Amino acid sequence: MKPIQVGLLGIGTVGSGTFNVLQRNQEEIKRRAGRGIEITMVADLDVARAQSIVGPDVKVVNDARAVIANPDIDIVIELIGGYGIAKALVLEAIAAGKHVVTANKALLAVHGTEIFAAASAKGVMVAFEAAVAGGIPIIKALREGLTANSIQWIAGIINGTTNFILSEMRDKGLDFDVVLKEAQRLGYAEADPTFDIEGVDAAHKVTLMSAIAFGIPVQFDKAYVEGITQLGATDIKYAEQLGYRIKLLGITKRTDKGIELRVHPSLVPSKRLIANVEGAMNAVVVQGDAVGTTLYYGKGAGSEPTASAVIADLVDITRLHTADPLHRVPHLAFQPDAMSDLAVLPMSEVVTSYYLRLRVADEAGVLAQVTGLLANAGISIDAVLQREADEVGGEGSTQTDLIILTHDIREGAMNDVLAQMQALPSVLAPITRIRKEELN
Ligand SMILES: NC(=O)c1ccc[n+]([C@@H]2O[C@H](COP(=O)([O-])OP(=O)(O)OC[C@H]3O[C@@H](n4cnc5c(N)ncnc54)[C@H](O)[C@@H]3O)[C@@H](O)[C@H]2O)c1
Ligand SMILES: N[C@@H](CCO)C(=O)O
Ligand code: NA
Repeated sequence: MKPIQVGLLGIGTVGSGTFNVLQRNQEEIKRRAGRGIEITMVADLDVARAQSIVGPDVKVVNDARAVIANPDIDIVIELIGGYGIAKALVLEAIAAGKHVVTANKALLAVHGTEIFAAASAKGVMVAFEAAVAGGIPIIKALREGLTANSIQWIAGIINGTTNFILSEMRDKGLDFDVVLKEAQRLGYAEADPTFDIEGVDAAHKVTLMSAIAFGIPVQFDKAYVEGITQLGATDIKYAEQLGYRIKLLGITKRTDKGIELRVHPSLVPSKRLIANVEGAMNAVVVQGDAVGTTLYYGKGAGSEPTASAVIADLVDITRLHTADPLHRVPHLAFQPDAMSDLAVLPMSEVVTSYYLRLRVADEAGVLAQVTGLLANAGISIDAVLQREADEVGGEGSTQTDLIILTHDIREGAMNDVLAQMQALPSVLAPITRIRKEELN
């Protein structure tokens, strides 16, 4: 059988990795897919650079629409990124009856409902393994491997850039900006790195996992998003002393009231495997009612790791494109007419525990005032740590740090208590609040 022909839109970090791995492993991939898979046409704004990557035998153009219009091409890979031209091109490729593979989590988390509906109506597949945790086959695991389960929660380190920054800051005491530049140099960071450091990229990915896990529509606009820019070395250090690491986690959880969908820095017990995921590595923990806890670990970014996922999707499509669309795995794991309308909860309704750090006047009665406010609100305390004033402000200091770990409480109730604490005259600086997840 003739090879299936693939058109590639955008040959940057992930696109070049995809081309190279497909070439290098073509024989083995063919033995798996049942027929060859060839990228025969590429579009990139930088035609000369693209041509130098693919060599003279592959047609390179600067107009992506010429690739979509090519009747010989069955699958279009979108690796341009962003919501703008990428959205138009994906919808045009679907309308032209092409299957689509994309690594673009931003596009799918925001416009997924429209894109998946268009694909279903046209009978084509939109595959996106590379969009979540790069090379880790987490979409495959959630959609297929765990299909027997009622999924209870997912928690993941799903942004390599921020995990790399947190690891380097903790290990080597390097500055935030220096480490971010290195992540950009290594090809981990998004085109706009604020998407990484402000938690937006992780929120795109957890939004997609949430939809697949619970059979709800993709709802990025309902996600709570907090990044790592406010995190200080002090809290990383105190967390360690209490037996925790701070990680940027994407969390989604099924509760009696609805679905939690959130990204924020979290204290995680140091003894958990996921707390020891360092550098740009990703890891996702999934809790299913039948299987229990499962953990998926690997490279979530970079040229060839991400290409690995893109090509896995190409193989799936090559095997399935002649199948009746009803026999394919649904885009969001559940049949489109069997989706759930479970609501995504506002952050104020989320129940979790907390790390609080208060810079307070080093005088009698302060601890009692602070713990009294917590007791009045029914918030029980798990641990308290008070630094010696000398450690905080040098010898003779009149200030000290009070660190409190709480048990579970509704976020709205915690917000009320924090406002009361902040108003105490003995609390001298803005209170630091970091959520804490036991993940058991
Ligand atoms: N880099 C990673 O590790 C990684 C991992 C997972 C997912 N992703 C996602 O993969 C996608 C691509 O990321 P990347 O890192 O390869 O980006 P990149 O910037 O390295 O590559 C994008 C390419 O698209 C080309 N391009 C831009 N506009 C174009 C247009 N209108 N027509 C044709 N080509 C155009 C650019 O010239 C560039 O070569 C993004 O959606 C990103 O979020 C990246
Ligand atoms: N910018 C992303 C790339 C992978 O999606 C990261 O750092 O994880
Ligand atoms: Na993946």
